[in-house]
Amino acid sequence: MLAVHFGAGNIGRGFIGNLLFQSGYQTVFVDVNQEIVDLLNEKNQYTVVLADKSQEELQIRNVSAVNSGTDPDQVIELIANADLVTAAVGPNILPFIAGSIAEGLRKRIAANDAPLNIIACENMIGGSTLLKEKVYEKLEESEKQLFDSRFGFPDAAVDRIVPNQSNEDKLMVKVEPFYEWAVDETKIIGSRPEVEGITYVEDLKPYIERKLFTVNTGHAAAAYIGYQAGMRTIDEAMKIKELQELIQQTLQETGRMLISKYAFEPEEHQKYIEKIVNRFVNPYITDEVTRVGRSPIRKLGPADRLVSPAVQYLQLTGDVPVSLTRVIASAFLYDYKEDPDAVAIQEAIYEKGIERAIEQFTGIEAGSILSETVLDHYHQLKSGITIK
Ligand SMILES: NC(=O)c1ccc[n+]([C@@H]2O[C@H](COP(=O)([O-])OP(=O)(O)OC[C@H]3O[C@@H](n4cnc5c(N)ncnc54)[C@H](O)[C@@H]3O)[C@@H](O)[C@H]2O)c1
Ligand SMILES: O=P(O)(O)OC[C@@H](O)[C@@H](O)[C@H](O)[C@H](O)CO
Repeated sequence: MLAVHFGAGNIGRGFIGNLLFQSGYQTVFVDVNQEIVDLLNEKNQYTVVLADKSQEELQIRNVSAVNSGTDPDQVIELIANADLVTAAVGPNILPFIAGSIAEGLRKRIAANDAPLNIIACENMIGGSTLLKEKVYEKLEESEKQLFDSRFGFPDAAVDRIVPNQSNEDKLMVKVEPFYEWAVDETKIIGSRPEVEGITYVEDLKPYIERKLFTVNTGHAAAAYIGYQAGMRTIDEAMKIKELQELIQQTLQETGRMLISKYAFEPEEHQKYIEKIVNRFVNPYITDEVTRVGRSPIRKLGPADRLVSPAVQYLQLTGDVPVSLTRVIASAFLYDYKEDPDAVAIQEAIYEKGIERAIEQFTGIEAGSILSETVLDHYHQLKSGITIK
């Protein structure tokens, strides 16, 4: 069985590649990083290390790689022959891989009538749906019906913390032992890809919202508030008692919203929160706040981990979310110079003021109660009232 996976980065090698190997696939990674591509082709294997007391090492074999920048034809050929296509490149990169996927699917249609599923494993709602839209932008109107009957783009929720790596062995990836991969089975075409670790679900929405608005909301809170307090890593940030409390309060807010929306069992959800907070304090993982806080424009978007739960909380409960708005404000203070999104936000604040910047990046209307609350937090945090 051949799997083609776009993005041989942290989650690609540390999670998807790991499960694909365990499920019997031969995996070809598609990436633009020539060094990683060369190493994968030289070794045809790499090591995944579990970040816990055991430090257990898993050998991931049957892997190779292609550089889509220099060898696009090979990528097209691979897609034409694949049994499964997956991606973990980041939401903003999905449009750039759509062209070769469209070409590959075209070539496949000409050669055989086997169905294929393409699963984007990004931290967003509707990642595969977005990829499908971008692929379909490359098609003629007349091709779409046949593509619909042959190719599935099931959305997914993936969860495993894989920090940036600094190992001497450039292919080695240190990962937390925990993982979860839920896939929308209603959008599968043909038979379900048999991958150990995938849970097929009929309704993905509760899974992806629970994951994004708990794991990623809590993570973003630790990153932005931690950055403001001068912390370098998430586990360092988590040592600040007030920050732990703020995360708890933030996750109580997202929890109240999720419980009310999806009728989750409150005790079960509280256990879920506790488990996640424990994952953030894992002493075997060094996860930089700048990785977790990366791309703040994306993270401040209306459908993402901060603004969407805040807006839904207000709509569902009628109360203003005090902690979520504080975390949103802290994202507007994230001024890490190496992050182009952070720089652009700071420039927008400088040019048009914080109130207009909030509206621009979050879609929260200036003058609304949410905007005013974020604004209050912003001024407090800026004047030095931090949690440290
Ligand atoms: N790291 C995590 O803990 C984690 C967990 C769950 C989900 N995710 C999601 O997975 C995605 C990837 O995150 P990551 O942490 O692995 O990032 P990463 O930067 O480590 O990996 C991304 C990879 O994509 C490659 N890439 C960039 N442009 C490309 C292109 N045009 N074609 C092919 N490959 C390209 C990069 O070279 C890199 O190897 C993101 O959407 C992220 O939100 C990450
Ligand atoms: O990947 P991002 O930038 O959307 O979010 C950063 C982290 O919160 C994220 O990568 C987590 O580590 C991951 O989602 C855990 O499953």
